[in-house]
Amino acid sequence: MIPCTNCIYSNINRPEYKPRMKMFKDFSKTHVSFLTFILGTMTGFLISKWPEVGSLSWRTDYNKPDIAKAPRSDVMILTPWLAPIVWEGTFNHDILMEEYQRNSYRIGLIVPAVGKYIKLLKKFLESAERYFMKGGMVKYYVSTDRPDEVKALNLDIKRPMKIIKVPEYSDWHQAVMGRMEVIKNQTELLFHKELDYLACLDTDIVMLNPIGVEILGEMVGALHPGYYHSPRKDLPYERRPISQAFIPEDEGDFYYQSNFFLGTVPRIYQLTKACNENIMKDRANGIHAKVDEESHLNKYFLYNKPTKVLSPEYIWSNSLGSPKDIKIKRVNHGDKPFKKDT
Ligand SMILES: CC(=O)N[C@H]1[C@@H](OP(=O)(O)OP(=O)(O)OC[C@H]2O[C@@H](n3ccc(=O)[nH]c3=O)[C@H](O)[C@@H]2O)O[C@H](CO)[C@H](O)[C@@H]1O
Ligand SMILES: [Mn+2]
Repeated sequence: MIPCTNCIYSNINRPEYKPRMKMFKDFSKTHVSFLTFILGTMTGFLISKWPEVGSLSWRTDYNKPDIAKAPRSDVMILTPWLAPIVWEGTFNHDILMEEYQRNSYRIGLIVPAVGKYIKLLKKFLESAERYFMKGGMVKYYVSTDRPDEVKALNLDIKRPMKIIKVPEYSDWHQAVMGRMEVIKNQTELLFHKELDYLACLDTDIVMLNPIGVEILGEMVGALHPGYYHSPRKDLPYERRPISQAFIPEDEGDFYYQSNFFLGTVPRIYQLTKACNENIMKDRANGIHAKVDEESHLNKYFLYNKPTKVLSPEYIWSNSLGSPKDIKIKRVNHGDKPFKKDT
């Protein structure tokens, strides 16, 4: 073969270059893939350990907030006592998540499943597994009179769950009122050791969309979807002065629903202790508040204002249709395959 003197690649056929070429050939096959693997792993590790880099993608997409432009103009997003009202379109989940991850908060989700309500538990927990606090440290607590039935549900959940044994209640009213006492007792016994935040929800909730760290706050209540546009006179507060849940005619900010409230463990302890004491006083006086524990919760929130308020998106019921201001239905609440015995 006549070597091409002008061609710089012609040397590669010369014998003295062969070993180097072989080495390069071997290098390209095994070492390159090994190096790629190492580099990939190191990059992944750096991204996970260095939030500034990990969050670059959302940071570059993130538009500076405009002080002259409210995120929503169709709904109130701040209470008169300056607590945010959480609606779709008012928050940036990534910013909030960064704050959450810095502090590694532990979040408990407690749900009562007494009697036939156990039938709702599988759907509730499996939807929570999918949508509640994705990426968060969550532990479930189920208060039930029938632990064995709960264990037999074959739940498809990976997060830890603790069963709290409660007594069988005489009727629906005692069961819904009883939750305040159960939460108060467990907060003293358990939650103060295990958790930073505790969320208390109904079992007849099925989550349909993400419910994330935007809901976290010192003490958080949710606007009842049936009354968020109602004038004060139509709100079903307890108006009889004889009850501990009494609210005078000319008072009341919002009407909160008792199927979704949360807060830090000490604040939830104070709330459930106060509500339970008032329920007991009413009971001693032969009074049952108009809307059970919900009346007591509303009384508590009137004089101990929530530090954050959830829009009705978080407790929506499909039966209420699709009004314009509900941009996302995060849950469907209230569907039961049985009749409520009230
Ligand atoms: C849509 C609607 O009208 N909602 C009202 C209704 O809620 P709900 O109809 O949503 O009440 P509910 O039947 O879901 O009961 C509340 C929760 O208590 C638990 N539970 C109740 C009974 C029982 O035997 N076992 C058991 O585990 C269970 O977690 C249940 O989800 O009544 C509440 C009284 O607190 C409030 O007035 C709500 O605003
Ligand atoms: Mn309910």
